[in-house]
Amino acid sequence: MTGRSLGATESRPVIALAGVSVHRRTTGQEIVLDSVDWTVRTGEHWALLGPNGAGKTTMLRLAGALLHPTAGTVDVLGHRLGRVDVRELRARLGLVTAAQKVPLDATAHTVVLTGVTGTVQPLWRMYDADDRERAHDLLAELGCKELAGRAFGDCSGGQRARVLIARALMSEPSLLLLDEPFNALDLPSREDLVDALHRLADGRPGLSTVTVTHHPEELPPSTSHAYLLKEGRELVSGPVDSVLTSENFTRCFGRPIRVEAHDGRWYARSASLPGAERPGA
Ligand SMILES: Nc1ncnc2c1ncn2[C@@H]1O[C@H](COP(=O)(O)OP(=O)(O)OP(=O)(O)O)[C@@H](O)[C@H]1O
Repeated sequence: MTGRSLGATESRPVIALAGVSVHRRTTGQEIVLDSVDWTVRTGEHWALLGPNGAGKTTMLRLAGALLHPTAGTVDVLGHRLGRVDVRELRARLGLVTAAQKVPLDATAHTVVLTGVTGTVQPLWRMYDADDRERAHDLLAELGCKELAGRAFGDCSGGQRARVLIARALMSEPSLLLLDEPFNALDLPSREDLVDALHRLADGRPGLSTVTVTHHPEELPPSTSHAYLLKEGRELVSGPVDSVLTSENFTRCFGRPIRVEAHDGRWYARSASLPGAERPGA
């Protein structure tokens, strides 16, 4: 794979944003991100949270080498954006977004295979027996090996999310970026995906992940760090339990919110609801 020529960067941070600002392209004036600093290291699993429009997807796009900052520096896998071939860099990242185009008539196994080439359509001559076997293994790892022969278009939302994550893992990335992977999932599908992400983190110590989400309930227990964004600025970031607190969520969302941790998961609700103020409620 061409991306491997970039060389090993394991000892460095996998993402480093320093003084990063992004201005809105339309006017050049409006600030989408304002002097953001952020470091993600090997084996860390980050959650990016904040209100609509806070800049979460923009931060993920910087980390995915899809966007350059207006000011500041962005290093991904030890390579500075602006000084590296971003196509090579992107080939070493796993990125899953709702904007990804996927042929609905392709089987789940074929969709995973296309992760080798990073293409929408399969390039059959580029895949060997090992790739085919790996695609099956990854579907199994994501808990959906029975979907191998099913058309992607016939998979449920939760199944599609897991197939796309398996696809992203085909290039053996050391960094997996997930933009709202839980969007519109029902409760069992959400829990299956939480389980799958937890197992993934557990079984791959060299993998770092960043997940953009609106709901702390969606975070697997493997989440190690969180970053709360508000109006393009860092409100607070760091180890997950120091960030996912009632005080920080109340400040971030501008209304009383109660956050509780149970059995390694996090739950948020309006603190003005009946019973929310009950001790231990
Ligand atoms: N390319 C662009 N051109 C103009 N405005 C943009 C562009 N990208 C993002 N924005 C604006 O920047 C702000 C941050 O957008 P972003 O998608 O990063 O926020 P978000 O926190 O992911 O929001 P949401 O939770 O709604 O998905 C928004 O006001 C958005 O409209």
